[in-house]
Amino acid sequence: MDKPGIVIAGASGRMGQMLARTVLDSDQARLVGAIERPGSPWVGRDLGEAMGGPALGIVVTDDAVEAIAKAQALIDFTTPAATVAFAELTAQARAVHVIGTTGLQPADLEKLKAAARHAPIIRAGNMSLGVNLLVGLTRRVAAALGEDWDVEVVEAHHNRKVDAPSGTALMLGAAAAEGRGRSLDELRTPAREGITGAREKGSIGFAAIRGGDVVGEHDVIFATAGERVVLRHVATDRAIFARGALRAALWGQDKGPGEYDMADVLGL
Ligand SMILES: NC(=O)c1ccc[n+]([C@@H]2O[C@H](COP(=O)([O-])OP(=O)(O)OC[C@H]3O[C@@H](n4cnc5c(N)ncnc54)[C@H](O)[C@@H]3O)[C@@H](O)[C@H]2O)c1
Ligand SMILES: O=C(O)C1=N[C@H](C(=O)O)CCC1
Repeated sequence: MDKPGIVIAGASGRMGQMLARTVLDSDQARLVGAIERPGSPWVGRDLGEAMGGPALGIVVTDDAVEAIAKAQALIDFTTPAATVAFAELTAQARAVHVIGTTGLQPADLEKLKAAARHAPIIRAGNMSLGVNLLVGLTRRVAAALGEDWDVEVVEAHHNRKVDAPSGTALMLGAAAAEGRGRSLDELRTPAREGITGAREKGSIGFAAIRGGDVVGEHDVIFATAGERVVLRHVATDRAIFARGALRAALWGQDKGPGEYDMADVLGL
C-alpha cells in the first residue's frame, strides 16, 4: 500500500514548519501539501524555499479544499476558527484530521463532534509521549491522595502563545478531577486576582507564565500540610509534538469515523 499523503495546515507557523520537516524525514508518509491562511506571505511560494532550504515542489496554498483532496490526513496546528473550518473539509473528504490546536471553546468542540461522524478526528492538547504518560500518573496520584491535597497546575510557555491555561494544563487538570471522580468543570477555580478569599477545598487551580522562548513546562502540584508532591514535564524541543502528530496520522489510517485522543494512539 502507498504511504499516506499528509497535508500540513499552518505551514509557516512554529509547529507547521516542525511538522513539515518531520513528515519529510519520515519513511512512512509523504508530504503532499501545505496550507496557509489567505494573505500569508507564504502562499504561492515553494514550501522548501520558504523554510530557507531547497525547493520541494510543494507550493503553499490557501485553497484547503484542493489540498485536502490530495491527502489521506491533515495535520492541523492552527487556530480554533481555522480548525473548525478544516474539520468540515476533512469530513467531506473522509480524511483523518489530526488536531493539535488549543484554545477550542465548547461550541467549537460541538462542531468537531459533528464532523467526527464522517471521518476520524484525533485531537490532543499535547501530542508528546511524556505528557500523555503524565496525564495517567496525575489521575492515579489524585485518586490516591484525595481532597486533603490541594491541586494546582502551573504552566510556562513562550511569549507568542495566545491561549491560557495551556491545552496541556487543561488535560492535566481534567485528569486530576477524573481521579477524584469529578469533572474539571465542577472543580476548576477561575484565574485568581485581588481579594480572592481562601482556597476552596477540593478545587483545582491554574497559573500561567509567559516569557521568551519556553517550549512548554507543566507542574502538577499536590500540596497538603507538611508536604508536597510535584509531577513535572519539561519540553525542550517542538519535535516531540510533531512526532506524536505524525504517529497519530498514521494510526488513524485504518480507523472509522469518531473522536480519538493520544491515549488511544499510544495505547495508554
Ligand atoms: N497539541 C500539541 O501538542 C501542541 C504543541 C504545540 C502547539 N500547539 C498548538 O498549536 C497551535 C499553533 O501553535 P504555533 O506555536 O505553531 O502557532 P503559530 O502562530 O506559530 O502558527 C499557527 C499558524 O496557523 C496559521 N493559520 C491561521 N489561520 C489559518 C487558516 N485559516 N488556514 C491555514 N493556516 C492558518 C497561521 O498563519 C500560522 O502560521 C496553538 O493552538 C498551540 O497551542 C499544540
Ligand atoms: O507552544 C504552544 O502553544 C504549546 N501549546 C500546547 C498547549 O497549549 O499545551 C502544547 C505545548 C506547546
